[in-house]
Amino acid sequence: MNKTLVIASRESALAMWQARHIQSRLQALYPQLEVSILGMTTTGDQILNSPLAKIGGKGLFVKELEQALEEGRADIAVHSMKDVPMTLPPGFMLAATGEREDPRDAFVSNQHPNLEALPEGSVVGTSSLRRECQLRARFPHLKIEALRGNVQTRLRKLDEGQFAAIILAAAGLKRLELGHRITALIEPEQSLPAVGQGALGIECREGRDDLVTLLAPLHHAESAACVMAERAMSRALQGSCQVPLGGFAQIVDGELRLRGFVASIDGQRMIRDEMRGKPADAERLGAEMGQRLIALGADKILAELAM
Ligand SMILES: NCc1[nH]cc(CCC(=O)O)c1CC(=O)O
Repeated sequence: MNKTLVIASRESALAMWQARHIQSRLQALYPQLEVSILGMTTTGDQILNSPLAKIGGKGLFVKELEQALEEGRADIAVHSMKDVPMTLPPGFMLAATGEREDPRDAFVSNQHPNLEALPEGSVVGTSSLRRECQLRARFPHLKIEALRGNVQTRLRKLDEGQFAAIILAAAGLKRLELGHRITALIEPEQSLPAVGQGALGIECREGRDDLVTLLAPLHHAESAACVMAERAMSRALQGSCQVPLGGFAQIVDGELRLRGFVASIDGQRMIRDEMRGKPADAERLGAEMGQRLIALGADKILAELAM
């Protein structure tokens, strides 16, 4: 076994929390192993003034980390699965998927108890097309405005009064010990989470079966099956940040329940479906779900978005 292991991580507080979390779990499991963290800034962290959907999406947060793996400067990269593109570049693989944190979106406001209480014209901050279209569908009287930056930056913009409320992932807030800032949790029926939201993924170079073995105690099979189903669905839809799409799987009584939707940005048209199957069939189930959404008209919405 290697005597040292290097974790590549983005330098945002959330990414560093996640890397340290994996570091301390590995150190507890393998006291002989020296685990260090290589912090790095990604293109996605640098471009803060334009919406993610415009600048090219998820890959921007992982590319530099993959380069470090490629060049042997690091052994593993820890990611929020939400930020990992649906198809990894050739030569890379997921070594493990951690147990999922709360997958729900969180409503954060200093004045209002929940979305329902927001008066007409209130400005809600989010840069996620998925959150935006679901909000527009339920609350056409609200104004949605762009909100980017890391979790702390977003909270600061709320506190400065630029927004009546903002929507964030509950998982990020909880990990950063900012759970007390959550004003209300939004149930999946109201805001279906993003594919992979709340789950950590550990990436490595293909063929590093030694790392898969090393990381096996951190792998959570149920979370992995759920995230795999969601990702297969999104892949079938060629999902990215540019597409208003949600996917969320859970294991209920031993059965995998997958829900998904694709919507127009104004939230006027929303195509949704739900499937159940065996967790062992997660990937096939997800792919089938994607095809079903396409058959229900998602392809039309996707074609319009591409124009
Ligand atoms: N898009 C950035 C991002 N990537 C992962 C999380 C939250 C943590 C997670 O989902 O695991 C966030 C912040 C957010 O959406 O509020």
